[in-house]
Amino acid sequence: MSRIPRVLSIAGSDPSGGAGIQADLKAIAAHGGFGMAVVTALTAQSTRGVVDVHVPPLPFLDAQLRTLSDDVAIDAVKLGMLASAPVVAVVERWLADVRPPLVVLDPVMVATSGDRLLASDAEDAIRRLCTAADLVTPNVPELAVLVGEPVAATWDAALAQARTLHQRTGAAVLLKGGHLDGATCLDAIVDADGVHVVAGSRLAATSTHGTGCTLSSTMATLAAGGATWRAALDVAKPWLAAAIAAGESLDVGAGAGPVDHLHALRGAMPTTSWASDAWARTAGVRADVDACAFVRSLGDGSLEPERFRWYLAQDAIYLGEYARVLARASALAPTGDEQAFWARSAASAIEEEASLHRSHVTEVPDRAPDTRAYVDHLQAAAHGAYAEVVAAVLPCFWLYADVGARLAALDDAAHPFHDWLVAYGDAGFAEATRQAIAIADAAACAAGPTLRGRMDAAFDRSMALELAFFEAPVRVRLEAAMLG
Ligand SMILES: Nc1ncnc2c1ncn2[C@@H]1O[C@H](COP(=O)(O)OP(=O)(O)OP(=O)(O)O)[C@@H](O)[C@H]1O
Ligand SMILES: Cc1ncc(CO)c(N)n1
Repeated sequence: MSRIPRVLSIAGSDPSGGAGIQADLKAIAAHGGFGMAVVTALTAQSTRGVVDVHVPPLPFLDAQLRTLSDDVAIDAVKLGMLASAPVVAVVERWLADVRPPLVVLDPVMVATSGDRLLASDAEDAIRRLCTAADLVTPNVPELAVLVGEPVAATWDAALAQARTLHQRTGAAVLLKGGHLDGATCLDAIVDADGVHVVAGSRLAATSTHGTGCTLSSTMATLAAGGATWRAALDVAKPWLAAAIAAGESLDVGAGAGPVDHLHALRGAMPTTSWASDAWARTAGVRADVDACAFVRSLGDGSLEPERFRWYLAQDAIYLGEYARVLARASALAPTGDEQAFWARSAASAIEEEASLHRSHVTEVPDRAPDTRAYVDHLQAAAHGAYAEVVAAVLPCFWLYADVGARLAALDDAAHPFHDWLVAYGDAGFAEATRQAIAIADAAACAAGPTLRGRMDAAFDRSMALELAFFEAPVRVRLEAAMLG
């Protein structure tokens, strides 16, 4: 007798891996379940949208379902993209025959990209299918279709529609607030016991492809493990928020990217990459950087201009010294390619990045303590071996490219810090960061355990000093002399 929940996803395939059965299998595994999948439809899809849909012959869907349930005891079923009324009918008949103990219905109608995933004449069939589900997980537009009312513009209006859906179908409803506006992003369970709201921050993130699929299969797995819908949502909602935040670093596709379903396991995975280990080890520091007042207010434009100028003045001092350390990496590099890479990076630190400062900074101030500490650390590393120098400068690439990619989503031509956001959200900077990571990994491969330990320490200290550098402009008392 296994206590590992056996969870079946009956859904469409998304080759990009962010939504559909691919997302479901990852989310089920991430929550300790054993995932299985029956494919209703194949989509030609990427993070940019859905290009085509192919629905295999219905007898084949029926064969997939019955072959599986003749053999395997299923603890929970999650229903996703069902494509058409005839597909719904096959699934409905199978549910009536097999009667799985838990059924979660994600009434997928339209993809994140806006493409239709359900024929318009199949809406009645989905409404009927709700009565066979234990939990239905509509987003706000899907809920409107299910209750036959206009799309709710407020949370309260959506809650009223969720109550209607629960009363009409008997199913518990997980109302998802992703499509509403506001600084918070609410979800709620609406059932016979009333309303249970789970709040979270609305993340300024582009990695939201497949969040609905991921949430519904997570709910099915947690419930199959014994949780109530309320307890399951209490766990699933913050887990999904962390998966969205971690998804920003995945670098999958140019559209709405996927969440990182396995984010919570990254630190425990075997890897052969020194850089991946270093990155995972410093996840806490990175979360603090994202959450710090300076980065948040830089993103939403509310940062006081004097504090931005103070930061840039300190950064100009930092960049001048950082460029010398990059030049040291160039001097020590074992190959011509690496020598050229660091020399180019040194030149661009001096020229391109300093030009940002010329446009904002009028006076050269004193070194602040956090600037001094970071520069001292880099200079000390510059006396060490090549691998140590590389490890010490890597956070300056990686953390800025990472934060920059997230902040770029908030940018427009009128943003008060537009030129800064453009510089660090730039594809060329992301490419340079990839090269620096690859060089660090190669250097770590060639290093013995002692030098690797020094690389770890150099990287971790640079990450901690990056955080302090980001916190300093908001903490500092601005003196008239510093304002420039
Ligand atoms: N920007 C965001 N920040 C935090 N959570 C979010 C954000 N966008 C969506 N979510 C969460 O993701 C889940 C899915 O919500 P949403 O309302 O977007 O469903 P959906 O439209 O079915 O998803 P999908 O994008 O996969 O089609 C909910 O838990 C919601 O709260
Ligand atoms: C296959 C599939 N199912 C569901 C969604 C909804 O996000 C999607 N984009 N693709």
